[in-house]
Amino acid sequence: MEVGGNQIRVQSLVQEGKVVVPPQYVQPPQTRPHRVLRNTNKGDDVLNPPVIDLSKVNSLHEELRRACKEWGAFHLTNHGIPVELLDAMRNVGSSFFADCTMDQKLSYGCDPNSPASEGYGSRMLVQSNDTVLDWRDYFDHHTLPLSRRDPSKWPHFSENYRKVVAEYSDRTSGLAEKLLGLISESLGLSSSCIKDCVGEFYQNITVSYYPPCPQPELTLGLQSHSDFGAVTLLIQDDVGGLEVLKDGEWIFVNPLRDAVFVILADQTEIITNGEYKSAQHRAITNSNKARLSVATFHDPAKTKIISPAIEPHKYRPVMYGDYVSSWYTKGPEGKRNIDALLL
Ligand SMILES: O=C(O)CCC(=O)C(=O)O
Ligand SMILES: [Fe+2]
Repeated sequence: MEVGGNQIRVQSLVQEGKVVVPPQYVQPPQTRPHRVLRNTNKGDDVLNPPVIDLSKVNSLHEELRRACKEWGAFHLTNHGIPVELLDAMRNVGSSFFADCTMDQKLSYGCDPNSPASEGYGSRMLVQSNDTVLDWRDYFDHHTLPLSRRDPSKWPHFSENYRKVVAEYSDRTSGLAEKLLGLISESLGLSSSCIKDCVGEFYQNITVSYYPPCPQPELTLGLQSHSDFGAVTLLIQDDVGGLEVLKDGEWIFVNPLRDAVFVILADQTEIITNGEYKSAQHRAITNSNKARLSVATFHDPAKTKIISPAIEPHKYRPVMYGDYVSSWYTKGPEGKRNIDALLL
């Protein structure tokens, strides 16, 4: 789907009025979403990811421990980031995709030949030309450390875009650090244990835009994967489409406007020696409404060696940069990259 080095944006396919999904986006039968089975007819038994209230200090460690062991993901409320800032981040992201012309958007096009390059793109998780494409466009921002942050590379079309992204970056990195402290404590480790292993945060903020899809039963907005850094903080709009794999079943993550959805990523699984697992997740599409999510990734430096903080080690040590390169070369396919490090 690469034409002269340019990427096809999914949004332009939709604007052309396609009623049939091009073959490059059609998932093989085994990875297609089975939405009929999702959260239906189960009454009170509907399985939902836990909701953890950060202000409930008494039960926090126990709740975090359970959520991290059983899900690797949870909603977090009373996290200290004002809901106005969450809304502002969703709004500036949405205005870029919904209100800008394609030429304006393409003026921020990312480098299609370099994985995870900053800017507007549409095939972050897929490298080889035979991989099925995701029904998604995105804008990736490099936000931390400050030496990587260059707001002139971010959209300027809405007046407060750059200010909102910078403020959102600062607030989410503070929350991510606090959470890693609590997660360490919940395992009986010293409060700074996981953060010390990760080192200075390399933070990226990715706004994902999933246009309506004429055949949602054949596509995925984002294929099944676990995030490769330490911890991801995700917010979404009220459309919904994020799913988390739990005991072999895909569970729909209900959008909660003022909560942040926390996703443990692979380096936290390695550091906790598999006591806590990274969450396998994906995004599904729908035929009615465009959907927006904002994922904020907190990663180690590429030169950092990551190894378990608990003996006996169940994972081989890995240089983070090598882990990322292999992830991008092979593609995610669920959790096969981290599973390859198991001793
Ligand atoms: O859009 C979503 O809800 C998921 C995004 C995601 O998993 C990612 O960007 O890694
Ligand atoms: Fe993800």
